[in-house]
Amino acid sequence: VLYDTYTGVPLSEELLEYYEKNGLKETCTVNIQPCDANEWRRVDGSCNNLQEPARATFFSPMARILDAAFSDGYKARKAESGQELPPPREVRLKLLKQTLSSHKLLNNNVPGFAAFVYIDIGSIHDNENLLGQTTYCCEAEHMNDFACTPNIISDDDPVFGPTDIRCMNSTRPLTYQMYQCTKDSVPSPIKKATSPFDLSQIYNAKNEGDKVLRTFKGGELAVEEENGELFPPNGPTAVCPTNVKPNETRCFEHYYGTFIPVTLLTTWFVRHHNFIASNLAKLNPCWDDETTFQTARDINIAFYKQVYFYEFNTALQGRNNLFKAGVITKDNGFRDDYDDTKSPAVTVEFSFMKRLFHLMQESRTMLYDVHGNFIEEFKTFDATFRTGMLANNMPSFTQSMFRAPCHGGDGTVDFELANFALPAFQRAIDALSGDISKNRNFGLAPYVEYIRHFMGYEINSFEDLKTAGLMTDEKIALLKSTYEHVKDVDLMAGGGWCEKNMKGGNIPLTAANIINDNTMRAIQSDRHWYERRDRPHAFTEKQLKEIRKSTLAGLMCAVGDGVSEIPKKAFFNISPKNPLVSCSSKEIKKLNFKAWVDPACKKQKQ
Ligand code: HEM
Repeated sequence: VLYDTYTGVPLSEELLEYYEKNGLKETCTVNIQPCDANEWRRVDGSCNNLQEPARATFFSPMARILDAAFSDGYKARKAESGQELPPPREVRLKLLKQTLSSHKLLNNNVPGFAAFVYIDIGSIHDNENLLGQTTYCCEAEHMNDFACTPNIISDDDPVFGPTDIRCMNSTRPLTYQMYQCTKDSVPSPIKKATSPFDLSQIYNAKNEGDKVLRTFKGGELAVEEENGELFPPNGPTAVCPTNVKPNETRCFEHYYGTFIPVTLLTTWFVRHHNFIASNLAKLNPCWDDETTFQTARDINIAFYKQVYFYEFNTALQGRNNLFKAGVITKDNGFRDDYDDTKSPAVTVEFSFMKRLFHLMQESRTMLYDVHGNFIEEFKTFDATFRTGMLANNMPSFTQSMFRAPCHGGDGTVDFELANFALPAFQRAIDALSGDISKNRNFGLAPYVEYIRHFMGYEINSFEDLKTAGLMTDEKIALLKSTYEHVKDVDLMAGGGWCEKNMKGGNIPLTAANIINDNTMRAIQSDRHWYERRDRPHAFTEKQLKEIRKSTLAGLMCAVGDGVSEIPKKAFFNISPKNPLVSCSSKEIKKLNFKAWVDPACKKQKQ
């Protein structure tokens, strides 16, 4: 049945005719085979909700927590006074100091894992547009194009003032309206990914389905060996524009290899699938390829979710806060909050808030050998879209993830990221000015409205912010010197950059609220949620107990390159409380696949 991707309902003949006439059928529709209530999770996200099978698919739209706020024909909203809001670069310069800084608690796995999770539920189409297609927004004749939202640099800019650079490329977010997939008036940003947390960056990254990824033997994904290590295969359509030939040849055909952690984690989760599949196949020789593949995929997804929801989020918000918010369970047993009336859509705010991790991104990658001896400092941004270089140096980049702290945690931003983020593509890019620009061009409501929505405080003045106790006097003063009115403050500026970290956690409360809101939506709307007892092919109690052992340290020990020791809490810096431990020690929990032994195979053998 053909469905309209935007509304998620079966296509009317009239709409089909319109799409066909305008060559939009391929973009704006999705063809879904009839659902079977007992089948495995589909890779394209379809049939998750049996009543609305197209609701979670690749290219299905996002939801909004709060109504959109735009001005003048859906352009960036204006200040309360009716004037333009302060320019993004000015906001960034005033609110975030650009400096070198090392996080006291967290390491590079934190921003890295965040970026990996982002490409499961979001896409980098706006980045691709900024770097590959709409590259001209700083040219005088294009500055006012609708597609362009250039970030203007003032003459007194501390970095670029003395140079001839007066503009940074910035583009308007791509929307379903631009693709003509809807006539709704409020711009709706596109998303090229499935909505649930389902490792779609591993099993359906470019919406080509699993067929192109599988070997159809032993339930395994295709891999290639290079220098004794296994990688996702190369292919003719793979794009790695910064690979330096002839030595850097690795470039993933069916997966994203954007920058260091995404390339590493993609490689590890592909290998991890095969690690699981080969263990299952050994234990259950009577299983066919399909059963082994689907079971391995289900375990791999559950492993990833356990790490993300229980370990990563705990590192950011603290266990008690997560219990209180109801997003993790206390007893480690099953839970079933599925409600088929809930929408599986990811929120625009959640997807946007992932940019908060720009504050933790380091421009210096500290490379170590597998014994932990420091080798050299590498410029992080020289590795972007350069899978080949990384593939030649996996062990040292792997060590850099857990041996070196990430940036910040102190209200600063890495100097390079805030000025020269993509040196191979543009002379000047401030990723954080881009964040403020997108904040407005996604039409996100003012910061104070999110405070009202989540905490119930009415903020009408900067003094009210003080009463709410969300930020220091110094930050309130900074906001006051940047914005005319407290209602002008952008969500990222207030809720991401200026709020204090939440009590017991390492990120601001507003950011945590937005993340938890999305987590609850994900738990309630995903029929295949791994903690459900009552889902197709659900885990047994014994199996769920094994899944609870999943940790990032366990993943890196199992399939990381040259990892023989690691801190048990692999998102935290090495310290006396979090020392390096051997991968073979009991501290690093391993899944016991015997929980998946199928008695039918034994019977058949007998
Ligand atoms: C090598 C390190 C990184 C560089 C150079 C970089 C740079 C950028 C730039 C230039 C943009 C576009 C800003 C704009 O909209 O104008 C962007 C977008 C984004 N970044 Fe980063 N970033 C890095 C790391 C991260 C990390 C660790 C995360 C963690 C989640 C992240 C999340 C995002 C997201 C979600 C977007 C929006 C994607 C899109 O709309 O296409 N980035 N980044």
